[in-house]
Amino acid sequence: MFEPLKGLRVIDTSHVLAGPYAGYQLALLGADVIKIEVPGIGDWTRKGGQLPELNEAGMGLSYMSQNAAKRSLALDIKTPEGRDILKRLTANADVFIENMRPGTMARNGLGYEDMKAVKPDLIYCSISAFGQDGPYSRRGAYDHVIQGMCGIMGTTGTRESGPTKVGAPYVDFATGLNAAYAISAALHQRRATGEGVHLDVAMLDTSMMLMASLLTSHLSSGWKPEPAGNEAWSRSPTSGCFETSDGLLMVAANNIRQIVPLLETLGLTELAEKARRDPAAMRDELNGLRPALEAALLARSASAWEEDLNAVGVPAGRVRNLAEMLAEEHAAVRQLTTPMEAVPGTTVHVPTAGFKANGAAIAPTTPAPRLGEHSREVLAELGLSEDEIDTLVSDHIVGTTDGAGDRTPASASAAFARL
Ligand SMILES: CC(C)(COP(=O)(O)OP(=O)(O)OC[C@H]1O[C@@H](n2cnc3c(N)ncnc32)[C@H](O)[C@@H]1OP(=O)(O)O)[C@@H](O)C(=O)NCCC(=O)NCCSC(=O)C(=O)O
Repeated sequence: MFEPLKGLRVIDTSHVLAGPYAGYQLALLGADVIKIEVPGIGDWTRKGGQLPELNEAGMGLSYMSQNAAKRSLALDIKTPEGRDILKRLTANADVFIENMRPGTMARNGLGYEDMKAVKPDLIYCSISAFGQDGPYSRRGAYDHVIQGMCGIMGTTGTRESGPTKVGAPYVDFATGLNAAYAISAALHQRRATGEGVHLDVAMLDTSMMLMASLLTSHLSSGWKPEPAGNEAWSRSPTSGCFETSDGLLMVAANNIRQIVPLLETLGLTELAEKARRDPAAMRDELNGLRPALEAALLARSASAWEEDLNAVGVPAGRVRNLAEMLAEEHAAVRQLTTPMEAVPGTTVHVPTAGFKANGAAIAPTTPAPRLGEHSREVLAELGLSEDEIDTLVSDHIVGTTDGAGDRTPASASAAFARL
C-alpha cells in the first residue's frame, strides 16, 4: 500500500468543498485526519446531495465524496474548553487546516501564531477565497464567484453565448489539490529544517494559476483571450471539435506526424502525400483544410473515427458525458472511484487519489464518518478520562453520534445550516 503520510496527524477544521478536499488527499495518502465539526450540525455538505435519505442521515453525497478515511470529532471551538482541546490536539499533530474567512480563526484565538505557540513546527494551512492579504482578503466566496472574477469565463462559451461558467466547481477541487501539494512540500521541508510554516492557499490564486500560459501571454504581449467554445486552445485547423454522423469528436493533430495520418484516415490522400513531401508548404495551406476535414468527418460515427484515428497515432475522442465515461472499461481499470457503504444498505462511490503508485490506485478504506463518530475515541487518545469526556458532552462542548452534547453555537449555526 502507498501510505507515505502514515504516522502523520492532520487537524482538519475545514468545511464545504475546497478545504475538506485537501484533507481528503492527505487521508488517502495515509495521514490520520481528524475532522473537527460543529456539534449538532457538522459540515454544511452533510446535507448536500441527490439522495435525500442520506442528507437526512447527515451523510449527504457531497460530504461522503471528500471526507472518507477521516475521523470526526464534534467540538465547539468557540468555548474555552473546546479551544483548549483543539490546542492540545494540535500539539500532537503535524498539520492544521482551516478555511474560515481570514481573521476568523485568529479572532477565536486559533490563528497561526496561537497554534505555533503550542506546536512550533506546525504546518498551518489557511485556505481562503482571496488569500490572507490584499484588498479582498476579508471577503468570503464560493466557486462560481471566483470563476466569475478570475477570467476563465472570458475563455469559455462563444462570442454568441457570452461569458460562460465551467459547469463543475473546478476551482474548489483544484484549490484542495493545491493545498495538499503545498502541505506535502512543507512536510518534506520540515524534515530537513525542523521548521513549520503558515501556508496561504487561495481559491483566486489557484484559479489564476490554472491559466498559467494565458497569464504569461497576456501580460507579455497584450494578447487577450477570446472565448474558445469547443475549439482547441491552439486554434489549429487540424485540431478541434468536429461534427460526425452521430455526435461530436475532438481531434488533435498538431504536428506533421499526426497531420499526415489524419489526412490519410479521412481519405484525403492527395493532401496527405503533399504534407508528407513538403511539410513546410503544407503549413501555409492548413487554414484552407478545415472544410475538407469537416466534410470527411461527417461520413462516419464519432466512435468509428475515434477508433481509427487512435489506431494511427492521432489523438481523438468522442465527446462523452460523465455517465458514458464512467461506464467504460477504461474507467474501471483506472479505478477512478471506489464503493463505500455510507449507511447500512446504501453504496456510495467516492473518488480515489487520481494517480496510481506502483500500479495500484489509492482508495479510502473507511467511509466518511458520522458526525462525532470518533469524538470519544479521539479524546481518550488525548488522555481524557471517561468522566471528563462525559462532562464535555453534557456541557454541550463535544457532540457524539447519539446526539448527546449537541447544542450548535449560534454563529456556527447561522453559517453552517443548510437552507
Ligand atoms: C464559505 C465561507 C464563505 C462561509 O463564510 P461565513 O458564513 O462567513 O463563515 P466562516 O467560515 O467565516 O465562519 C463560520 C463560523 O462558524 C464558526 N465555527 C467553525 N467551526 C466551528 C466549530 N467547530 N465550533 C464552533 N464554531 C465553529 C466560526 O468560528 C465562525 O463563526 P465566528 O467566529 O462567529 O465568525 C467562508 O468560510 C469562506 O470564504 N471560506 C474560504 C473559501 C472557501 O472555502 N469557500 C467555499 C468553497 S466551497 C464552494 O465554493 C461551493 O460549495 O461551491
